[in-house]
Amino acid sequence: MKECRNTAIVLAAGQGKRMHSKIQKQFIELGGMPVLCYSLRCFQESPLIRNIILVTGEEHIDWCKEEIVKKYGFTKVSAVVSGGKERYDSVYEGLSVCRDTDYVLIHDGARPFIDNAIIERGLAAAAETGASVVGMPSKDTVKIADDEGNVKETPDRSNVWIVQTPQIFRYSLIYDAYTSIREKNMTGITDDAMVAEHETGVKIRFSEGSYRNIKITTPEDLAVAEAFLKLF
Ligand SMILES: Nc1ccn([C@@H]2O[C@H](COP(=O)(O)OP(=O)(O)OP(=O)(O)O)[C@@H](O)[C@H]2O)c(=O)n1
Ligand SMILES: C[C@](O)(CO)[C@H](O)COP(=O)(O)O
Repeated sequence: MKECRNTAIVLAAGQGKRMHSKIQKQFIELGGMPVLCYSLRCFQESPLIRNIILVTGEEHIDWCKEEIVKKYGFTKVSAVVSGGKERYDSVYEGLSVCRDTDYVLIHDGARPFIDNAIIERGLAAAAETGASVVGMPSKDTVKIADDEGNVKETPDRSNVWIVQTPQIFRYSLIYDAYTSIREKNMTGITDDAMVAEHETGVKIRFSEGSYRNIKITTPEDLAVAEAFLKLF
């Protein structure tokens, strides 16, 4: 069997402004352990992942090494590195310390309900073209607004996906794309697929995530997460 050389980059360097909490949302306790531990546990237990790079704020590096990595026995964590101002800066820091990686899975530490089936499907999709994003078909009708706040158009819902993480790429493809986009000082980059869309001609495959794979963003998401823990 071929040696597994896939790296997960778990992002935990955000400020969580929309959560309005004293501690960053990725460190808030959920069902007895910090939110961040759920995705780390999933990658730790997945046979498809060789190592994990944890990206966090400079001021949290030592705390994460002691209170997250050591305390919970996440032996696959090969580096804990400092992130940057924006999400894409943090991703670049993680990509910069990957070594001998085939596929990289970029995941929000604020999405606790990733599971191994999502990883399996995402990697299988990425193997087809070199790139995949996890997402789910939109349950709502989506409208595009004009600059005055009026409805401009309504895309056909059957083509609308709500995008999640992990977003999975052949390592060299996404590293080169990030290196190239950073030279252009672009703003408004909210996910990794956008970087690949701008900088490469790769076809990015959609892969089914789950409606449970939510991002903890605002306080009500924590209530939903607590409910999921009780129900599933
Ligand atoms: N500079 C940043 C910004 C975000 N993230 C991470 O990227 C994920 C998704 O981002 P988001 O939900 O936007 O987190 P925050 O930026 O922390 O939230 P907010 O926009 O409300 O401040 C989170 O796991 C967050 O920790 C990061 O590592 N570095
Ligand atoms: C990457 C992402 O989680 C996909 O939904 C999302 O785009 C992150 O965006 P945010 O603005 O940082 O919440």
